[in-house]
Amino acid sequence: MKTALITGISGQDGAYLAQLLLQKGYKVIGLSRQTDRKAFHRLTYLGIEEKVILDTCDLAVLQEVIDFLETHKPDEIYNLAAQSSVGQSFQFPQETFTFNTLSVMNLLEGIRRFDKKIRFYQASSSEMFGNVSLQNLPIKESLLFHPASPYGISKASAHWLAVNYREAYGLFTACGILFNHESALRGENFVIKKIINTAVQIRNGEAEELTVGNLAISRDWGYAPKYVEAMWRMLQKDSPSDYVICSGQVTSLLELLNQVFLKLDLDLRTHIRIDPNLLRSLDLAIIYGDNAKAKQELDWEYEMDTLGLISKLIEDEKDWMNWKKTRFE
Ligand SMILES: C[C@H]1O[C@H](OP(=O)(O)OP(=O)(O)OC[C@H]2O[C@@H](n3cnc4c(=O)[nH]c(N)nc43)[C@H](O)[C@@H]2O)[C@@H](O)[C@@H](O)C1=O
Repeated sequence: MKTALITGISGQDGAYLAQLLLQKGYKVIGLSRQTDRKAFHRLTYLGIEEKVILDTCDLAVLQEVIDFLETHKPDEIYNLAAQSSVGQSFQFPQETFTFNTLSVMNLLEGIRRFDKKIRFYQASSSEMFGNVSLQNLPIKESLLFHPASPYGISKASAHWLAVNYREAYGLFTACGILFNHESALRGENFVIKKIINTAVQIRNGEAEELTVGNLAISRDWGYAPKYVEAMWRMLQKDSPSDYVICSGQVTSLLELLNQVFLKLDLDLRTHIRIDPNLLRSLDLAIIYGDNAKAKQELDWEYEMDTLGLISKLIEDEKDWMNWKKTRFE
């Protein structure tokens, strides 16, 4: 039985990845900064809270990381822990940069000192590319990084740390460069989750208004449970590499918003308000990726189109909201 360590297990990707690895017969150790059981409600929702072993460790302290590795002896580490909000990274640049880089440094250094055979997955991000000129779209793995946020800069630094430990010490490190990926388990401050959750509430007569920021952006949106499968596939290869994980499709936020309201039979104009506080100091106008390398080398499939994604997200959100009501109210 293989042992996998997931950092950031309380988040969207951590929960779906834990579910996948348990299905594959792994022993799953979850590491989180959170100690309150309520923080693990995503695991409870998926019915796996009792099946994973939860433990705490301060990733900012190297000795704690080494002790943690000695205790649990993982075969694979999936590093998903991060300050993951781009918007908040403008408000908290030091915290974002320090945690998102130091935690990766300590995990890599911990592996190098304790057991170089441990395989390491790093959650890299499309935010590392920043604002891309139209001739560089769709984005491939080889495109130069030019991040446009403290978050993007922290992820680019962490990415290069993982590559450096691969090249300098022969560690098995693989980086998944994930574009926006959504689900009902997404944090409530991310835009798609917020739109769908609020729209369903408006439909149920439980909310009146949806506030949003910059609608003049276009992104490559995908379905999170499919993306975590690519993470696992990266660590099963004979040799490590980095992969863009995306849908390959591009949709503007305004179009997506219109489709959600249309599907729920709601009039967008009577419920929407633009809040200038939600605008960022710098935003990405349009980015989308090319997933050919992942499809070819990882045998990874992604078939969902944006309309299919929206329908699935609405359906999942209703289920999630019902579950939360029965549990917490
Ligand atoms: C790949 C990348 O994906 C995610 O980062 P993100 O793209 O910043 O995601 P988001 O949902 O916060 O924003 C998407 C876009 O939507 C615009 N937008 C408009 N109105 C609102 C609004 O009301 N809230 C938010 N949050 N955004 C809004 C906002 O300005 C931005 O242009 C993370 O997983 C990150 O960890 C990651 O790696």
